Amino acid sequence: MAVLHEAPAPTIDPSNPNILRWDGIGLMLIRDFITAAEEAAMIEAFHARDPLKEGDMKPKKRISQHFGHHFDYTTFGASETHFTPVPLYITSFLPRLPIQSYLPDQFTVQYYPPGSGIPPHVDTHSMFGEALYSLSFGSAVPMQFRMSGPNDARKMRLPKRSAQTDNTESTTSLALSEQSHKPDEEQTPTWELLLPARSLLLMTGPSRYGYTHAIRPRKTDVINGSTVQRQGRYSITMRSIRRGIEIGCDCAFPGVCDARIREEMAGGRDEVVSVP
Ligand SMILES: O=C(O)CCC(=O)C(=O)O
Ligand SMILES: [Fe+2]
Repeated sequence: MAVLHEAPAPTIDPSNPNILRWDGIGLMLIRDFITAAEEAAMIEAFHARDPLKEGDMKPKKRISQHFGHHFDYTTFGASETHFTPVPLYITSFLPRLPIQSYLPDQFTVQYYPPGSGIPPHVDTHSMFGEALYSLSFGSAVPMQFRMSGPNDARKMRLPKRSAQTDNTESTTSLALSEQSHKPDEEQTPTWELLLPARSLLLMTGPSRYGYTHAIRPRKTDVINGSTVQRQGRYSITMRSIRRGIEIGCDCAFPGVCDARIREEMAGGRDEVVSVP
């Protein structure tokens, strides 16, 4: 298991103690972003579409619901024809998002059964705008962050296993190999940030482009020094789809940038083609 380091100390917004910032890496957490009544309505709406079955309390697959523009697997862009209307419980809080200059138009609502998680990954750079949001509800969970390193870059260039657990993961993120959970001297420090229920996480800059994020699958978490049983958790991942000339990325983290990886692969193919 990766050795956990202490999370860097946040700056508390002088105008609102519920806003925590890690400006150096573009990370922000807003506690109590939604009310308990909004949270209850979201949980009800989720299970109106996907009723909880007995097995859904066991640590197995996440359940995902997608809203907004669908991802087109042929163009790797936003589908102009496939769209699932975004429910009111989402549109109603969009005016409260901290970045109003561009708003998300793709929403993935997920239910994590108790004990389940999501492997370390970097959400695709080229197809989604910089601001990446995650709204947590139902229960708190620690999210792990780690600055990507040479190992991650290498793993992202390995051929992908075809057995993806769901389509979302294969297209919206470059999942790292499971190996990245194993001890590795080369790895940069991993630290955890507790995402309380009803909080909004915003990743921009290095935390968006250069860090991997993950939720370890665990039965229990240590929260403020006490061991607590992991509960079912919900989240809404919100992204804005890049279109036309916005597609691409020139971030400072080429090792884990899908745009750079694609360029390298295209370059590699050209070389092979030109060899007689
Ligand atoms: O559940 C979360 O908070 C994060 C999910 C995530 O990282 C993703 O969908 O890419
Ligand atoms: Fe993600």
